[in-house]
Amino acid sequence: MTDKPILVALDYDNKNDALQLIDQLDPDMCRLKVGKEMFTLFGPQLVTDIHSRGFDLFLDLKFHDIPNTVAKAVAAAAELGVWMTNIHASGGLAMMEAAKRALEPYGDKAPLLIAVTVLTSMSDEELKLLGINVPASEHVLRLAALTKQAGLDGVVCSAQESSLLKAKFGQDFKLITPGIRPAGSDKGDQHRVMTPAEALAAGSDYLVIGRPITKAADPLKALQAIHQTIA
Ligand SMILES: O=c1ccn([C@@H]2O[C@H](COP(=O)(O)O)[C@@H](O)[C@H]2O)c(=O)[nH]1
Repeated sequence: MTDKPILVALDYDNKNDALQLIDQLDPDMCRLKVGKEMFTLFGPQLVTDIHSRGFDLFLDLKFHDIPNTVAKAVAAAAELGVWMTNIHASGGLAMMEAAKRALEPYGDKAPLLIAVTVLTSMSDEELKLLGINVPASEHVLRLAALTKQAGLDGVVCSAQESSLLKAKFGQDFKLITPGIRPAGSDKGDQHRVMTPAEALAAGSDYLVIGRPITKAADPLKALQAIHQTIA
């Protein structure tokens, strides 16, 4: 199992609430993820605040634009010193290659660069509405192959695709899986879900977990309970 597989998704509209949770956590216990909501509200200062507390940070901004724009955005993320950042694989091979090239000057200080395949909130039916008439797993496989070809470090997928992707692309190609739901917890808007233990058994390297922790009455206890299920 990967060292510290849990990435806590901090989706808060209030910085103090987020810092209150972070201050209860230990950087040896988990890594943190900041997404579009918190970064839009609080900007790079939030990244500094999190780094000063000793946590590795996944900056989940899912860039999707023309190659030149995405390359510059990824370089800006590298300047912030984040541990991992991401782009959308559906932006295409040229976009992904440009993003990868933009990180070359950072050498071993470059963040891990991963690509989102099919959002975990999407079902086969929703893909059909976009004109994608194959099961989500098949589309994920196609986008992951393109990501691998572009030389990225791995993909965001659902844990339901993890065993397929590990078998196809090998151990070094990292699988980051949101849509993680401890047994009995509310799925919310997520469609392609798995429990933490099932996801790791299927080959996920990192588990992105938000509301089951952040919306729990006692978030620290919820995180500790999840740790026990995967110990
Ligand atoms: O396919 C994806 C890509 C990213 N996410 C993000 O992960 C977390 C999940 O939060 P939960 O509260 O555990 O559902 C959230 O920040 C999403 O933006 C995703 O869910 N699926």
